[in-house]
Amino acid sequence: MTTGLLPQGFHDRLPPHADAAAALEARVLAAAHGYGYERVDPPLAEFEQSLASRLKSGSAQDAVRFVDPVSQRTLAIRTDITAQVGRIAATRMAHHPRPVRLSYAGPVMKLRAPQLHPERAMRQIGIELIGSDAVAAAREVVTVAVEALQSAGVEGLSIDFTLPDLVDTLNHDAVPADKLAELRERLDAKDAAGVTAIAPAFLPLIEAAGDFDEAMARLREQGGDVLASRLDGLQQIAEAIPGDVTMTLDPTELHGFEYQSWFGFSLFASGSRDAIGRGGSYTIVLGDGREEAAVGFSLYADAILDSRDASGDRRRLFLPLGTTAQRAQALRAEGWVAVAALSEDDTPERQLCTHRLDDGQVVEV
Ligand SMILES: N[C@@H](Cc1c[nH]c[nH+]1)C(=O)O
Repeated sequence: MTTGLLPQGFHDRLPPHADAAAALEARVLAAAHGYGYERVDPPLAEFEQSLASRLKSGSAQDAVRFVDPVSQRTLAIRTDITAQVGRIAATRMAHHPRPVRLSYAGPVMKLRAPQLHPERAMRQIGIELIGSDAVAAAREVVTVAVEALQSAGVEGLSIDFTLPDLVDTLNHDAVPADKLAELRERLDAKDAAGVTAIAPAFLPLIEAAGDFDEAMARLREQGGDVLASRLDGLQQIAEAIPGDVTMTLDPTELHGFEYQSWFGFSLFASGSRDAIGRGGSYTIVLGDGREEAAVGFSLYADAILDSRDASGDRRRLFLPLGTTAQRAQALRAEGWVAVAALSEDDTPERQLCTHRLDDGQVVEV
């Protein structure tokens, strides 16, 4: 997909993949719309300050920045639309009764990407429910994610749950503040020796990771009261998920969960190398010392499309020279993509047609 024409991590989407991407987006947004999520469409870039500080524990790390000659302020290209939706909910839609349900789709860009996942220009499609991060809200968001992906034909779905702020919740000052970042890193890397060196009490959390029910049982044994309410919440969320979706729980997974709070999840599809989406609960900073809870998810269209073959989706009917405009119109009204020959030597093959009109009848090529 990458070519010498474009920088590493950037790509063009060509036919039929660009149409497949548009169709995927439409299906996901339509499913979300059915649950009351209405579209917002923020700009590609805005004040860096706003992108970096709107979400608690968020940042505009790896954003492309530049000085705006008009305002003389630093702007950044968004790396994530969630912070922009947070800004809209906190300001222009502050008067709107809660919860507010919003959806979005658009390009995001990063200056740097890990070597294993070099994509730097991607498309996000997602929803945010602002005004609650309660179990009922999280349940709805996960349900919409699953339904939207299934309605878009994504197969072999699995959800990996995580508890992003678990370390802070369980810590109780046992680990000094200057060691916390390292502990998080070691937990995320599943480095048993590293974790033992800092805080052996956290070791069971790494060992618990795996199949959802088994991991829950193990955590319930070890977790104590603090964990109990979170695990109850997770259990209720998991109950909303259809049986054909595989569920796992990795309580120390932090990668990609920069600002998520008590609950997070990654989505995978069969054939996808990377996560196809991510979501969870988080906190919007309102600016006057107040905060607001929210929960949402973002899907990565490119990862979804890379996991499947769009070329089979093409159905095109070749109309030989002399086909009347009325006949062509009638066929299009039936739903055909009908491609007209413009010259005598044009062929169904050249027009990538799967069907042709032969004596007025549709036949397979
Ligand atoms: N925007 C986040 C996922 C998310 C949406 N809402 C909450 N979390 C991401 O792309 O990783």
